[in-house]
Amino acid sequence: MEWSERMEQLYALIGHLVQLLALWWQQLAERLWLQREQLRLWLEQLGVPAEQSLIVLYACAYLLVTLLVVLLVWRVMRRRRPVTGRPAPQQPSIAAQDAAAVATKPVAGEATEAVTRMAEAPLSLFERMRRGLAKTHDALWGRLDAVLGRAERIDAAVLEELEEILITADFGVKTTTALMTALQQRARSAELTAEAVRAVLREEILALLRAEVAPLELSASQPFVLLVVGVNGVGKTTTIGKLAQQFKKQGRSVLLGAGDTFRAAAAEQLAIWGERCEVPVIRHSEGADPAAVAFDAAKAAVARKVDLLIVDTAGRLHTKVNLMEEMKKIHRVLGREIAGAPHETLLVLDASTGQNALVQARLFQQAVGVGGIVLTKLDGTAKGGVAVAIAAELGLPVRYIGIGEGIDDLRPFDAEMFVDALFAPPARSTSEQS
Ligand SMILES: Nc1nc2c(ncn2[C@@H]2O[C@H](COP(=O)(O)OP(=O)(O)OP(=O)(O)O)[C@@H](O)[C@H]2O)c(=O)[nH]1
Repeated sequence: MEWSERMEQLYALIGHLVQLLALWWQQLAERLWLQREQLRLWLEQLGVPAEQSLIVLYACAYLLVTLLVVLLVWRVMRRRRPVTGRPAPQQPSIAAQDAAAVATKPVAGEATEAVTRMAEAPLSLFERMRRGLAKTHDALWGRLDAVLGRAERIDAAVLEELEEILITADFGVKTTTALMTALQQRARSAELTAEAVRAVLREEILALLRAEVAPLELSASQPFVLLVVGVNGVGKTTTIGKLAQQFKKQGRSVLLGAGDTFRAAAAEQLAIWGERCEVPVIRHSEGADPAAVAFDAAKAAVARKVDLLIVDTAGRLHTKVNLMEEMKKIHRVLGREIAGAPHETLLVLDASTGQNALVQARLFQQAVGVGGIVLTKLDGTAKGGVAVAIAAELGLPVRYIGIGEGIDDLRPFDAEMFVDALFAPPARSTSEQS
């Protein structure tokens, strides 16, 4: 093709584009004019004289634009201003805080063991955990610090106050009694100082959390079947989505079974999570037999040779016998299709329900057998001590904790990091450190 022909085509193309823009501008102008006339009519109906309505209209438009510009400038200025104060009490989502956490410098010269670990551990992970547990931390460390700080010596009255703090942070009566016994034993052998109290509590809580925890062995079966149970609204579906994402990231193939056919839109919610993590979901219509979903999901998992099948279940109220019977049926169906399935029944508990979570755990354990716990919503509660109560009183491993609603806000439970996050002194602001 000749050079001149090409130029001609280019001019023609530009001509079309200009025409298109002109047309578009004309349409826009017509629409604006129409809107203006409608507003004028409306103003007239409100009693504004016809000759003044245009002036009022332009004045309103001027005010609106000024307001928008002021808002825009204010937002830009706010973003540019360096952060010097303490973080606001309403924390942003844990995922959003990640980047900030990476940039945070470790506190210099702090002598406590917790801070040493804080420097050693990958900071962003610890920071996420610390921020997620901020409320429980304040209920425990904050109050402990206040009591120990003002006490001249640790006597019976101070121990009584400590006991109350542990109960309030939902460690449960049994666990609190065990912790108090440990403190009293230490008091008999040596003088109990504030530092010793913190050290004893830290050691004892860690020992309770570490007992009986065996890691989840996905390679034990292919497919490995995880059944997720729990009462309404504790975060089962969300947890399944987060788990699917984590296992996907580890390179495992995952399939989800939407066994919650009871709650309207539960399967839809799971399907959305499936789309987000690019994981297929086996679902039936609402009200279908959950055991039938489990059957189809198990068949599909075997046929597709996936590594992991996660089956959701309806939020069962542990008091409803027929729902528990339904759960047993799901167990039977899965076991028939895949040897040993479900290989793990994960019970999801909402940490903010405190001791009620412990009651649920007991009932589910009796009814369907529970292999491990996922403790959700730790970010929004001061009742995180319930994690210790569950481990100590039921001997059930807390496998994961939920510290936010984001897809990455589910953490494999690390007892040491958890305890450090509870006992670490509050992070100091930039201004305080300098
Ligand atoms: N803050 C916070 N919210 C969470 C966490 N986990 C779940 N949620 C929220 O809890 C609410 C309930 O979660 P779902 O996953 O729908 O709970 P569910 O157990 O499946 O509910 P049912 O299907 O009714 O039984 C949702 O708004 C979740 O975003 C968490 O770790 N932290």
